Amino acid sequence: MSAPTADTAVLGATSEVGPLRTVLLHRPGAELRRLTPRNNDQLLFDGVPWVPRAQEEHDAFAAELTARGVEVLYLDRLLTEVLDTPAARAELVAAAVDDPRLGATLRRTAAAHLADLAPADLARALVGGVAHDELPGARGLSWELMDRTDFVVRPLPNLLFTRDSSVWVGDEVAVTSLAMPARHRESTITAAVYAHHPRFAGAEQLYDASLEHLEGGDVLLLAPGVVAVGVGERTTPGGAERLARRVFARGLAHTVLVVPIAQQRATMHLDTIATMVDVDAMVMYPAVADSLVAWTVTAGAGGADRMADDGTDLVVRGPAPFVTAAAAAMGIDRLRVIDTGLDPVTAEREQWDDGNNTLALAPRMAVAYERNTVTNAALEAAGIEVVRIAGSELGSGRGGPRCMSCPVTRDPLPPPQPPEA
Ligand SMILES: NC(=[NH2+])NCCC[C@H](N)C(=O)O
Repeated sequence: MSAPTADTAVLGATSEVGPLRTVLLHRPGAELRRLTPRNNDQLLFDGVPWVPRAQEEHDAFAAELTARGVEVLYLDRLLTEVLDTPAARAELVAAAVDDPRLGATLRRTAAAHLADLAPADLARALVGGVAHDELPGARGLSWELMDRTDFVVRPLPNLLFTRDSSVWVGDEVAVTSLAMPARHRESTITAAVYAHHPRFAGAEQLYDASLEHLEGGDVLLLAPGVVAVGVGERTTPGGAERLARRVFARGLAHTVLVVPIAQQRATMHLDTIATMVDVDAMVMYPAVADSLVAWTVTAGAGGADRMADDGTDLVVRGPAPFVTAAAAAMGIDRLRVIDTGLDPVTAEREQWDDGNNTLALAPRMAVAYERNTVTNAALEAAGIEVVRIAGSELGSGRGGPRCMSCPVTRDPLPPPQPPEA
């Protein structure tokens, strides 16, 4: 069988490490220019990035992917293309002004302004936001009383982290329900793109933004049929439970491992502490490697077809050490945790800078930030090819190569080889 071409490739992924064919990225743009020392905390950035350099870094990241045969889709282009569709325009304009800060007059004026824009300009406004002084026309009391530095439509600087606003599980896509107010509107964009763009025609949606909080950074496809879901600052236990029922009902997985993580910024998602770099290996923040646990969730005796969103047919076992529970679910003897051998201070610094947040391009090949020199050396010593990218500016949003990418198509993994005699 010949390798699928981009146009004929099936959509979806069943692992974290199957050869990457198509990936969704967002090149950062005007929305990053909106960040100031006054608003960066609320907008979930730890600094004020130098935008042209961030774009250079992002272009270099994309170039490493295309050089290895990965098709890069850009979210803002897909967005512009769907804005030709009246239904998509209407949904996105309505979502942009659906904000309790806006009075009725301002909401009406803002909606009329957006509705008049050509697709590319509308896409820019939806992503980059509309500042107080950028809105023409009658604007009403809430506009008059609004801080001059505030936004009528808030910008979406975290759209850069395409991992979080949607995630493919098998051949279905979960549009996620983002926990932080600064990110809520991102999933209106991914929902519209998946629903209306011809590239995704026929793709089933597994999840939607109205449901319990669930972010893609917490969802790891450990192996075909095995999904790990981190529960902490972003994804709630309810979100993990809902996803479990849905993947079982649709035959997309047989086991969901629910993994509690510390509710704090440094570990906002499961992928900030551990990512897959081979079919049976993860790079993991040493400080949690021994303490991480998992609850193993499977479908009850009633079988998957009896599963409904409100059904009770889940079997929950645990907690057990994460590596043990993961190996059992994956059907392997041992999940290898690459020992980064770091002293605690270096480990903490490199975890903060997304050293554990790698994007696998294939088994034993992963993209990583170059700055995490000690973690990267440990990966190489363990036989992982490291594709290094710069991230001094990109990293100020606290996200690494995995956060900045949403795999749309990965090749399936070959079935496991029987052990050598
Ligand atoms: N999958 C991830 N780790 N994403 C990182 C997202 C970073 C983003 N600034 C946030 O706080 O939400």
